[in-house]
Amino acid sequence: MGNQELKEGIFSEIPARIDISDVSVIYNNRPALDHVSLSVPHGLQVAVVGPNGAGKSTLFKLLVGLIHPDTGTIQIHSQPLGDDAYCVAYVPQREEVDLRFPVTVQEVIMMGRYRHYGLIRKPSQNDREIVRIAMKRLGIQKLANSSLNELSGGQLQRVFLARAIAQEPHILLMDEPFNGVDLSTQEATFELLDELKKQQVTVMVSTHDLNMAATRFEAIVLLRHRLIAYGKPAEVMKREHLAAAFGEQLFMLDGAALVDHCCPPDSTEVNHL
Ligand SMILES: Nc1ncnc2c1ncn2[C@@H]1O[C@H](COP(=O)(O)OP(=O)(O)OP(=O)(O)O)[C@@H](O)[C@H]1O
Repeated sequence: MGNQELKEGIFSEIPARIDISDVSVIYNNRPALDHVSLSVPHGLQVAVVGPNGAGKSTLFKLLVGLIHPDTGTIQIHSQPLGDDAYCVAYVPQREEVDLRFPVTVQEVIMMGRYRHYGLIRKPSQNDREIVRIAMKRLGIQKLANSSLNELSGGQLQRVFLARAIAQEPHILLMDEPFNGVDLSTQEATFELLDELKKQQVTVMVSTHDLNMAATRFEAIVLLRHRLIAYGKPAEVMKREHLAAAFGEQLFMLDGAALVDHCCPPDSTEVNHL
């Protein structure tokens, strides 16, 4: 694949909402991301897959403005990533959330409205209504006044999803949302993704579950510091791509996922949208 082809997958006909060009992030002289170029079009739901330490969280932190690239540029809606980063909502890995802050569920979800506050910089009736609807949508109304540190993993996940939808984002990034949560939270997450699809919200979700990535998402980004492959699942889940991403770990992956979704190395099958 040429660089441009790799960057756009087969999605070049659709205008890009996220445009990453030649982006590197270096920690202690080692690249977490190595000259990655990637265009994600409006409304696409993408799984981001790669081994531990491949740079998936780093990619999300860049897109939400928490860290800055050492090389390259990022554009959202054809504008450099800047103050308008509020149109990007981020659901972090639960391990990264500091639960010591004495905040209630309702207060955390209201943080999603912060950038929408009017001139008086206080939540309006409309903000309160949006927070109420987000809690109802995720089935956590009864937890409104609970502290974060009283919640289970699944409940915490729902709180951060509710905060993200209260933000009314154009782009939603979710870091490992399916890790260690109960089945009903997984289902609630997928129902939310279906709704967001109708609203043309662009979604990127990191996961270790190759089977889920291949069956539930429209496209896959395969990362190992550099971009290994990007496109529809059938194109990406080829043995040579997986071997480049996972190396020896490939043999430890879920066999079913590989048998079901891995095309032979010489496969020319390409499914267009
Ligand atoms: N703040 C930091 N300081 C130093 N190194 C870091 C920092 N954050 C990430 N790294 C390193 O950058 C690389 C990419 O990390 P990142 O968390 O983005 O990977 P990941 O694909 O999300 O991993 P996982 O699947 O295990 O969550 C790893 O080698 C990690 O150790």
